[in-house]
Amino acid sequence: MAESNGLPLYQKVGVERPLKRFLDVVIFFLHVSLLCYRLLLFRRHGFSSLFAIAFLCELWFTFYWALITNLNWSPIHYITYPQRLLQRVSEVPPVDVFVTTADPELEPPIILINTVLSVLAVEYPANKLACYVSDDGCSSLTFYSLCEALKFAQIWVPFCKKYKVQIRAPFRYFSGDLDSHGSTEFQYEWRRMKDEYEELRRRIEVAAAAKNSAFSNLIGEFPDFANSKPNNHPPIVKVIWENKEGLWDGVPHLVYVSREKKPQIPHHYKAGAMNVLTRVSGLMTNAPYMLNLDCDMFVNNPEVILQAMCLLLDPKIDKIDKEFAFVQFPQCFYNGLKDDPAGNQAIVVMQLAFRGMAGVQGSFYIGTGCIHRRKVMYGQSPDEANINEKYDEVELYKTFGNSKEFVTSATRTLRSFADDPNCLSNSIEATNEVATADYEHNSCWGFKVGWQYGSVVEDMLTGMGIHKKGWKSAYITPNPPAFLGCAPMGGPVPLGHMKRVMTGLLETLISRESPIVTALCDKLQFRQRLIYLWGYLVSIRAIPDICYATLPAFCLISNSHFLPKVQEPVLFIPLLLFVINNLRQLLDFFETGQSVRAWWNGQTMERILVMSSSLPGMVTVILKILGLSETVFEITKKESSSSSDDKESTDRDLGRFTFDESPIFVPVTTILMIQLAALLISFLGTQTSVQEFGVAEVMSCVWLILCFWSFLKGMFAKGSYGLPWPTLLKSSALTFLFVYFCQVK
Ligand SMILES: O=c1ccn([C@@H]2O[C@H](COP(=O)(O)OP(=O)(O)O[C@H]3O[C@H](CO)[C@@H](O)[C@H](O)[C@H]3O)[C@@H](O)[C@H]2O)c(=O)[nH]1
Ligand SMILES: [Mn+2]
Repeated sequence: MAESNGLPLYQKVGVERPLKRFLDVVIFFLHVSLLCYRLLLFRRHGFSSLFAIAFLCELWFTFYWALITNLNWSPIHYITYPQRLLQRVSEVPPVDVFVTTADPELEPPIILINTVLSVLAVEYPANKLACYVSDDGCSSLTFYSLCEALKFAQIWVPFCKKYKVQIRAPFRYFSGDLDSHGSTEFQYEWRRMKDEYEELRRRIEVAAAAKNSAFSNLIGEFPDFANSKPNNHPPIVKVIWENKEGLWDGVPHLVYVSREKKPQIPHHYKAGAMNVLTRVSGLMTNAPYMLNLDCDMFVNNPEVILQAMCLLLDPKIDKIDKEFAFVQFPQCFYNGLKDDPAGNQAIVVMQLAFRGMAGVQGSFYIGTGCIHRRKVMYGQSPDEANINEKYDEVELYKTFGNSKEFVTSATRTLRSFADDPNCLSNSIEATNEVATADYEHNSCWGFKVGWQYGSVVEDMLTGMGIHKKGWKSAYITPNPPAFLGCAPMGGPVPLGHMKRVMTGLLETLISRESPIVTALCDKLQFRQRLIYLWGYLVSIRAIPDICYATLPAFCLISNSHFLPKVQEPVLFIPLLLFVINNLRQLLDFFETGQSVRAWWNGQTMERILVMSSSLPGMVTVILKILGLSETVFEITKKESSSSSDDKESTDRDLGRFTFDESPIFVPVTTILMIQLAALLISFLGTQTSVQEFGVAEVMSCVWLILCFWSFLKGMFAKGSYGLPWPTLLKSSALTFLFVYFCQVK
């Protein structure tokens, strides 16, 4: 099917980076030299706990650097040719798109419907597309918003296709100015469309303000939502729109799903929602591909699905390549501020690290902006013969649960049969069954099939499960970016978000699924295993980072040294390491088109994020192990700049760090105070004997203080820009303890 005209649909290109490889190796050798220096010291001066701690931290840094070097060693990227695919429109396979939302307060419905509208208008035959929305909030407001959005979609979709609109999420499209070069007809329609969108937005706002009482008049379907609580309600599956005639230029199907919830049955957060969507769509459209989006990730490049199909449909270009299990797009943001002051746009990771992974077994699955092969999600491995395989019925029911209809549809998927379009409304009864809270009881959902349970970063776990079967995955970064999401600003939200990620990573690292535990029985490639290790070990990076950050302060206060003194030539090792390491990072930022300022923000924020979030993450996991609490998926708040009149905010304050009373700010504040105290004590000369001044230690302290500048400002600022008293008090107390401990020694 895919190799018509003999022209390939994609090309795999190696990225040459000789300078970086060289620097990576140099840095590694400097790390090793530092370790040798420590060992020599041990031999010469005997054991000292200070040196032992320094040695252990440096051993960790060396190991972690080896992991990073492995990750960056052989990056590749893919060039895709969607035009070639376009010539065969009739052949493209169906795709089911899943959008998840969970809370109308934290995730305002206007954001969700913008995502949905951008999906419905995507450049792909409408009769091959279906959009399923999972609403874990079971919110009538969300449902109402979707119904209203559908009316708007009927004019929006044709408009986008007629005028080849690039950004098909209306709030972003209309935040730009009207192109005055367009025809008068276009200008007229543009204004009409903008007015209609504003009207839609207004209606949703009114409904949101009206809440329950007045709202019930607005919507005939309200009875379904009456008395239902987000965590306690029956399943609701509603076909909001069905493209009955199968028009290729119409509006694709739109289905609302709110799975059943019962307080006593765990619902497994997003992974649970995805599995319900998989089953419901399996009964309705059963497309062989599934695209998965968070509610705030709209389609920014209308060709995305075609782009992905270039990789999914063309396995034969490189005979060694197995079929890709999934195609991941990067996570990019539309509200990113200049120079990324909050350090959360992850541009370097997305553009460089993920290409590194692509050069091994394939990129991680990051939960959004990813197209999966359905049969892979049903547990198939790359070498399983599909078409003629006999499937044992009893096994199938054990695996997929007790729905006869679903087992039939799953068997067709496993055998790679194409499904005929059927009438969506006919399957409502069966879909309600598979959306019940106890459907998965005694089945393999969440373990052998579907999105994996057991971690709040279900995406890493699920992607790793797929790689462990021996599948490869692809990663493409089209221009313009495929999808754009909403980045949380600097402050409690991104830190809380990171804490959840750290918790999830640590959970997996110490679970039975850990890539170390399964090393002998899975098909992860060796280098890919190291890449996963790199990913999971972030969750405990805070321990060596924090230990090492307190060493210079400890030395200044207790008048000792852990780095070579100025007159010792070996000082060049840590010095060189410091300089080259930063240069190397700077190169990454330049390569991705960013400024020196962005580098500075990136490296300081990375430190702050890791140190703040992984300690609370570890505490959460320990509590889970002790059985004292369960880990919880805390939903990240999305900013709703949904008005089409919102211009890009240039407000400087947006980039400023904000604080609240959360204990998450304590670690970094404490480390900062410790550095300040150490400098003060060493300059005041309150130690008993100042023999040789520790220049390297002082420099380290100063560097750390510069890194935590936003916290230093926070110590003196007021309101949300200032660190609150309780945090300052807690950190001061810890600092006193530390200073006391240093002097006792
Ligand atoms: O019980 C839940 C909780 C969350 N979600 C949805 O999950 C998505 C992601 O939640 P968000 O709070 O935005 O988390 P992020 O950290 O921004 O998400 C990243 O990290 C998650 C876990 O690693 C992945 O699942 C996401 O896809 C990935 O974008 C959102 O659409 C939510 O509506 C649900 O459907 N049900
Ligand atoms: Mn998100």
